[in-house]
Amino acid sequence: MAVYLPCALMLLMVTWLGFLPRWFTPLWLAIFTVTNTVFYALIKSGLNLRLNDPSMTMAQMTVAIAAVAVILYHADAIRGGMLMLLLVILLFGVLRLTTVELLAMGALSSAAYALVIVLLTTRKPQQIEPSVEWTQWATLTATLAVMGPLVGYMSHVRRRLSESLRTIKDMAERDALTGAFNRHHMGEMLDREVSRCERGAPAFVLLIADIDHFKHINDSFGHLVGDLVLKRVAHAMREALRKGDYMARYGGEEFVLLIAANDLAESKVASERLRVQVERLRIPELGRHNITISIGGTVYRSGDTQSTLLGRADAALYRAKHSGRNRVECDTPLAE
Ligand SMILES: Nc1nc2c(ncn2[C@@H]2O[C@H](COP(=O)(O)OP(=O)(O)OP(=O)(O)O)[C@@H](O)[C@H]2O)c(=O)[nH]1
Repeated sequence: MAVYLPCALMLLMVTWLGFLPRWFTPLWLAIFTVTNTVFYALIKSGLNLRLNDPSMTMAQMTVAIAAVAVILYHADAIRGGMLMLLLVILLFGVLRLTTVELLAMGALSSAAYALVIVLLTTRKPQQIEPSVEWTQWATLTATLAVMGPLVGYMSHVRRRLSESLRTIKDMAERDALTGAFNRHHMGEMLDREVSRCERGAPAFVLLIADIDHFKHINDSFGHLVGDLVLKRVAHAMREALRKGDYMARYGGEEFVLLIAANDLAESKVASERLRVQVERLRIPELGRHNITISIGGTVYRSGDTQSTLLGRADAALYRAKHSGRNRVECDTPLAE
């Protein structure tokens, strides 16, 4: 909108001043609006995600170049000024395109203007001065050829910056070994969930899962194998979680999970699925040794804070460890 509105106003003014035929601008604006609505509908419906380039940048630029070529054909006395629109289109490439793609778009703009000149020379020879038009064409082509690599470089820097930002965000939020969210992120997430519940959102279940006898694994197989076990356990638990559930590495071999469930009975299925998924893990480096986890769980109650929730889940985990490990315990008896 921020782009189309100034262009639409400019076209209306140019038409009002008599440089474009009266019938032209309303028709042009209507066709351009319909075409852009098609792009908008594709994005809204998600159909664009099936395309090689979901942003459809090149397709949108191609349509815009064609639309400007139509203006150029009708613009007669002010054709030279209208050429600037082709430079504006090229600038849009900074959002996605590589230098090669930008040069291709520049070449397309140049070819479109050349076609307009050829058409005008054959159809309206009295209204154009070919030497002036071809001089303008050469200037446009040279400008596009210089701008292409410059815009391409800006696009490249922009891409690198967003990649770096993503990496920095990941490093700040994720545990480097397991890829799970880190303790700091968990604290923020838990505060957010508690606030949501205070505002009346459905309760959630908090689980602490702790690998059994992990010290023994480190001592028997070495820390590198211990690290591998942590990674495999985290991966197995992530696989067992549903969309919307959350997992963070709480400490050494402890993970906190937030499960979307209203009561402990409901979350028992999820907790058991986690426990069994880890029990089934086969890690060649451990030989016949099996990995198990113990889980302590609690459900949000009105007035809870981060520490009351973690405290109750920890107490339940303690009971799970002391009742033989490889089991799920919750802070209130579960309805069987
Ligand atoms: N390899 C590896 N070991 C870790 C890491 N973080 C913590 N540990 C080890 O995890 C072990 C935890 O041992 P404990 O707290 O005694 O617990 P445990 O042996 O699992 O016993 P239970 O929890 O009672 O079943 C310690 O030996 C830590 O050194 C890590 O990132 N990598």
